Amino acid sequence: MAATVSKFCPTTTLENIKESRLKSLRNPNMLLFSGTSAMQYRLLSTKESNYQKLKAGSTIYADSMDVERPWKTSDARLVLEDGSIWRAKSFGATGTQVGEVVFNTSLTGYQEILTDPSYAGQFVLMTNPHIGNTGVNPDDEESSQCFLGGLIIRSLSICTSNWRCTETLGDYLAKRNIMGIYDVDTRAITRRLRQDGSLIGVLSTDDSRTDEDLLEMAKNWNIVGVDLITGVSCDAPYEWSEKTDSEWEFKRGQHSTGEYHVIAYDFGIKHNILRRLTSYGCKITVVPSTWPASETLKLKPDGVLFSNGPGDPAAVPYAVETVKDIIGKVPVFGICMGHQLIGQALGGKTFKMKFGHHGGNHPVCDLRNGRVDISAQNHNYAVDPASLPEGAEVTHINLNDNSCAGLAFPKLKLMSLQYHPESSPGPHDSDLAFGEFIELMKTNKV
Ligand SMILES: NC(=O)CC[C@H](N)C(=O)O
Repeated sequence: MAATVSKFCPTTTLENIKESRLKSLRNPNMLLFSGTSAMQYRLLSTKESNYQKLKAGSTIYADSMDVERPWKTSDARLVLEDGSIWRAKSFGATGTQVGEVVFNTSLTGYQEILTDPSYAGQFVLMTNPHIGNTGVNPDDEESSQCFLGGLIIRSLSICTSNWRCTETLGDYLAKRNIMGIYDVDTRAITRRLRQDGSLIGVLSTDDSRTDEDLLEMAKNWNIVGVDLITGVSCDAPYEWSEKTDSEWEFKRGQHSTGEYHVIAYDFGIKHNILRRLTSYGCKITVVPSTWPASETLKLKPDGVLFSNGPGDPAAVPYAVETVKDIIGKVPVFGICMGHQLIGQALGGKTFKMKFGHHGGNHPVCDLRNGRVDISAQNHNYAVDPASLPEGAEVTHINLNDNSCAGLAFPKLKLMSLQYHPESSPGPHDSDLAFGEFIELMKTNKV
């Protein structure tokens, strides 16, 4: 729901706004407050600069549930396969949905997380308790759709305050038919997932379904061994030429354009991988996951990128075969799912981790030089280094659990990372990896 700011109205102190005041949501003061419980509103900021930005006539966005929401009662259940039942309040879409629950520790970037196709089949639980405060905007999409199963959060911001915001999170999810729940103990669920590992769950707003019915549904569903890539990949090849927006480019003036032709396999590719490669001087052709290796090689690319993607890497043997047919013939770079496919193409094996890595605060060490980056990660599977053949080198490890975070096979001009050098969301430490791929293509060219 959009409202127009009618006048500049600074307020320095205010407690317990009366209901009548709440109803006049068009009051710009709302931008400065966050709901804590029924009838209790806390002043978030008294800084002049915050309301100075509000000019008469600017549009603010308030959640369509804004007035009723503090009084809303639980209308949703999350039933986990371990038999636990979590009552919550729904937002976004309603219905019944099954998925694997994973927790994400990122402090920012919920929109990029929602549009990361690698979350297909999963419910993302955000450990950051306050979500929705910046709304959503057209520029932060990582793909054309939300492929995840649902969103689980502690507190849904009662209003939005961001200069790029065009819609509230609730309205955005409702339009995309994605279920969300809030007012649920996300810390308790996270502790359970850390202790017992990722769990299958069912989200439902349907009162006619019994708890037993939903539990049965959770127990009978499985994500292991399922090919989820086919459902998220593009249908036909296309060219990509958009760079990182100059406003966000943190390495200005370093890159030239169009020097290297890269074929990017779309296993669920994030737009910022394509933007970073373009900013580094690549001309990109994105191809579907089933695109034959022979067609790729016919195009004589300077390099091939195997992208991130959802689900079990051992469930897509056709993609492993494609990678096998390409490596050694042209420089390749694998990211996340791409890294896991490369590991298998080399003869290695992947395994399912207890609860995976999802967040923007994972330390990784580059074993070649001791450099430590804080990285953005999103994966549930990993490559078992012991299964790799001679010649394959573990270049990076995750310092939280020493799992394999990067591979190289110099003879095959191959490099891969288990995490996301494009971040989005997350720190930019690992952006250098794109430069490394450029070097790999450069040395192959001369
Ligand atoms: N982001 C990704 O590419 C994830 C890869 C794979 N689906 C995993 O969970 O490990």
